Amino acid sequence: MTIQASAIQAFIFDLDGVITDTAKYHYKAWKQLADELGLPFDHAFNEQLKGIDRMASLEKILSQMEDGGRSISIQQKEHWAAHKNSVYQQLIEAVDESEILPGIEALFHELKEAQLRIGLASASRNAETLLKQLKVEAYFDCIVDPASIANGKPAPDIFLAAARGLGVHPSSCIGVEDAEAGIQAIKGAGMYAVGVGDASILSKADMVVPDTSKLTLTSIKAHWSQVGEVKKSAVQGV
Ligand SMILES: O=P(O)(O)OC[C@H]1O[C@@H](O)[C@H](O)[C@@H](O)[C@@H]1O
Ligand SMILES: [Mg+2]
Repeated sequence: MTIQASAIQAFIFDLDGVITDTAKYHYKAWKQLADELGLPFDHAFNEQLKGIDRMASLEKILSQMEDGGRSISIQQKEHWAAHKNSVYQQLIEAVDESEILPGIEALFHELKEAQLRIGLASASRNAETLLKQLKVEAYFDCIVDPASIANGKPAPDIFLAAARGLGVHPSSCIGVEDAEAGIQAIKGAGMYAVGVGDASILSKADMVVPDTSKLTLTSIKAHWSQVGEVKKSAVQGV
């Protein structure tokens, strides 16, 4: 019996830190809020917030308070989350196509030429605005609205919704992420996970590239078919 890796039919991308380096603006905006609240915040702490939605990120920051943030009312939390978002929106106001990360637009072209579908699975409620500012919105066949998703990353829901929106089985999708929570979400959805960044942080990915300039359809296809070969030999006992 042989297992044939089904063909790749779609790519589903995260936005922040994959298509554009807005991860640095999220960091700055959270850092400003944490400083105002007198709570510690550094790059290592920020790593845990990547891929995580706005309110869950705030909860993690507030969990450093003496009472774990339990005394803070919902209204207060909403006020702080909105404050962080307005700082973030000022920081991204001037983002334009010059801030698309290296290799990303070339990859989009390659995918379109190969007639593969493209989806977006970003936790950010600012994602669509950014795609417009970057002038890449037209490449996308499906953009999942994160407000419609019950469970954020690391749950697989947003990647599964993107696959449904694209009409493609998850096993034929490649997910691309820069966050540990995002890689967990892709794997939980039963997709092939490509990590962008530090291989020790993204150790659960099927393949990791150090930066987006190394993301090409040819190299991803080569890794993907190796996984198919491994599955075949596991079944055949060779
Ligand atoms: O606050 P927004 O724009 O809705 O973004 C939510 C989250 O979106 C993710 O893409 C980012 O990695 C997180 O850092 C961010 O908190
Ligand atoms: Mg990201």
